[in-house]
Amino acid sequence: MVKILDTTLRDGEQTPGVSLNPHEKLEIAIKLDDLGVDIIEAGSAITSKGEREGIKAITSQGLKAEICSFTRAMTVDIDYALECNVDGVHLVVPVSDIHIKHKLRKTREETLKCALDAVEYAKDHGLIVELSGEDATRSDIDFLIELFKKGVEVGADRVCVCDTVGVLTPERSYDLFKRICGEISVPVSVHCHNDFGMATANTLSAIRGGAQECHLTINGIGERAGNASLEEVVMALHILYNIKTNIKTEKLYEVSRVVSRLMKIPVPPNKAIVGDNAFAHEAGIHVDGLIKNNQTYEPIPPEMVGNRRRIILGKHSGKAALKYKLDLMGVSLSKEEFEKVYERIKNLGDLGKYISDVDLKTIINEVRGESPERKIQLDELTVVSGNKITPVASIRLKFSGDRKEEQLIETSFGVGPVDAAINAIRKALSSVADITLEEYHVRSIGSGTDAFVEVTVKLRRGHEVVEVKSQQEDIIRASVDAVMEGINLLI
Ligand SMILES: CC(=O)SCCNC(=O)CCNC(=O)[C@H](O)C(C)(C)COP(=O)(O)OP(=O)(O)OC[C@H]1O[C@@H](n2cnc3c(N)ncnc32)[C@H](O)[C@@H]1OP(=O)(O)O
Ligand SMILES: CC(=O)C(=O)O
Repeated sequence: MVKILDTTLRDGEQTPGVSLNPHEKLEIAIKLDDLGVDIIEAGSAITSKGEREGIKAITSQGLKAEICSFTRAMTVDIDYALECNVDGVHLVVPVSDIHIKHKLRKTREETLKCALDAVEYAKDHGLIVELSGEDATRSDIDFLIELFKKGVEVGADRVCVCDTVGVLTPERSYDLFKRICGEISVPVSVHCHNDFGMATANTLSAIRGGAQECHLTINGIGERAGNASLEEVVMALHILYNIKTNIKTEKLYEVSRVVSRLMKIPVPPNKAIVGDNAFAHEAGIHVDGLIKNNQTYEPIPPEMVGNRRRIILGKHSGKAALKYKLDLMGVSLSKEEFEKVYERIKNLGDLGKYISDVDLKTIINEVRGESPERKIQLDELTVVSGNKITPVASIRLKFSGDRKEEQLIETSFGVGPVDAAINAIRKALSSVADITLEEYHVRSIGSGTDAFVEVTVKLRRGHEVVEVKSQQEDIIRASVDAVMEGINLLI
């Protein structure tokens, strides 16, 4: 069993430009606890008043996980951590000569004394202490081991080797941890950064070398290129190494999305385990294999990590994929229609287009000569903006078909006229469908104030995503038309 210290709320939040408010910190901490992490590094209490409010909110929640704060080897940091009622501290001491000489401007002896005084102080105040060597992988290993041994003598409960600038290799990681774990009597943990893209591999090698705990972040976020990613390390441990953790793996996708939303850091589509492409397949040969047996191209069942399989149609699709999608949609086509739809998919694919399920419905309608039904239409739009008024929009939406007597009228403010108009549509539709606007991009086509603008929106309803473009001279109309088009495709 390997323990997980999750540092999404500390090292993860150190991602440049990211700052969580106390409510957001708490929301993530509750998700992490539910996920099953053993220790939550909730932040650095010294950082700010808001940070302390967030940590206090977490410690007052009665979570199962141990809650700790990052501290330097300084009593002032430990006092702030105590004020937040944490269970323990992640007490970090620079150990490489580069850091000791240039950053601390101390000697090794002075640094050692600082570290031991701080450990004693934290222990005297009843805290669990994890003593970390910062930049340990560029340090003199004999000095690192001396500091750890003396730290344990004065009460450190665990020690941690930090690969602060991500320079370990899997081979060095294994050897280093084999040696340290052989000499230290308390659990040793590993904290890896991803500067060379090897944080996951180095963490796994450290565990093979004897590390009993690892520091990880959701989605691998963190300083510079990030930290070792929790979902990658955990799944590799469970599936490839047969080593257990307390993580409930089926919750990984959901937690990944909560962190992404609150930290405003998109998850790259190709991110292992939790990316939207992690279980997506377009190539015809792959899809044919998958339909025959999922194991042909999936090393992990997607439901095991809360993700899902996506069969994508595009340039590389074969007929087995199209038949599979049509069966799922309950659509039956004549042989001739099938060939036409397949040809359209290949042609659109050649133009670089990704064909979503809603695009497929549109193609089928076109091939059959049926006009697509627009279920909701914009009837009226009024937007007011100026230098002495908060931008405000009112809209009237009308339904078609059996609901044609119904209409939705809504008003909303926004930071600008486009925002106000989109907010009004969102408000109006909140009772109809749970649709979120994931991306909004605007581009000018030509120059001058009368140039066309192209608005691209990405909308999501559950797992279904549509991307729609609209071009007009009027940016508000272009934005509203794109959103309305997307909504009609999704409902
Ligand atoms: C590898 C890591 O991720 S380390 C964690 C990084 N996290 C953070 O920095 C948390 C957010 N930081 C902050 O809010 C601020 O930096 C604070 C409040 C901690 C300190 O702010 P300031 O007092 O203005 O100091 P500043 O940030 O400019 O410099 C850091 C000081 O801490 C010292 N220091 C750095 N690490 C340590 C350590 N582990 N133990 C003791 N002292 C340390 C530096 O030598 C420097 O001291 P100096 O001012 O005497 O030269
Ligand atoms: C402590 C820490 O975050 C590091 O050394 O990377």
